[in-house]
Amino acid sequence: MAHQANLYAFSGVDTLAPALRAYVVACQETGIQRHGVFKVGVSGGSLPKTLAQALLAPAAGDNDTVKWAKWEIFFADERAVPLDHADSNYALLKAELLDKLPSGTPKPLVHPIDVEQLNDTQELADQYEQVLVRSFASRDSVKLPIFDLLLLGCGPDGHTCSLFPGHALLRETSAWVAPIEDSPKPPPRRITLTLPVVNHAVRVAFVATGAGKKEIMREIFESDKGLPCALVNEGTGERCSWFVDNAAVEGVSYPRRPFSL
Ligand SMILES: O=C1O[C@H](COP(=O)(O)O)[C@@H](O)[C@H](O)[C@H]1O
Repeated sequence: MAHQANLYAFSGVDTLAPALRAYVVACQETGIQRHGVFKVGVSGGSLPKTLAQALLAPAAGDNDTVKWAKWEIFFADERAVPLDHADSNYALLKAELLDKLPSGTPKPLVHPIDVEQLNDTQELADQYEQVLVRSFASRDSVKLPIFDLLLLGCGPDGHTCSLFPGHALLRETSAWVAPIEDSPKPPPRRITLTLPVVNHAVRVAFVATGAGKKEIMREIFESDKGLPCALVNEGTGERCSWFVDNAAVEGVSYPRRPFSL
């Protein structure tokens, strides 16, 4: 099973969360050693709640510290709405995680979208790409940004970020961040990291929980339909890890691995 995505299945979110935390902290340490900071991209949807359960728990020891002051947080995708809108991935992360950091915790550097550009999704995407250019050095010198970790969700149709099954955006090879005006899941207007950027990350972790995901998990791991999540599995191989509960992979024959770092 060399060079294939790791599938880690847990009895429930209570057992998944400590493993996810250990994995994120290990990625954090690698990032800090490489360049002094931890550059992480996060999704919206169900991910922030599980992530909060993992990261807001008390540290289990010195090697288990979340070093928030070293974190640079980007959005793997974002909806073209104000930052306090119910559909905003930023608002969701803020409500679930950022606002719950204990007082006195050094703040991570968070990169929301530029809401001045909400009327023009191409400009919104271009501006966000410039945020990446500034953070990851110039586009001229860096072919693709290298995130230390991307924390992604998996939609019930197999989409991830705002990369949807069968959409032309899956063939984007040039842009780092792209607009989408016809998302099949509301709201329709969004921006998203592109597939080459996702597949270029040092590590990618999917989090998928609940029985509502089991049909699509079977298709991602057992069929050849080119679903966006499967394309990330193919593009990242063993750099990709899935943190799921048993309900999400009931009936999926792909082998689970015991979790270890
Ligand atoms: O629309 C979106 O959906 C996906 C999946 O969400 P989930 O609730 O099924 O986990 C999410 O990863 C993405 O960021 C979001 O914009």
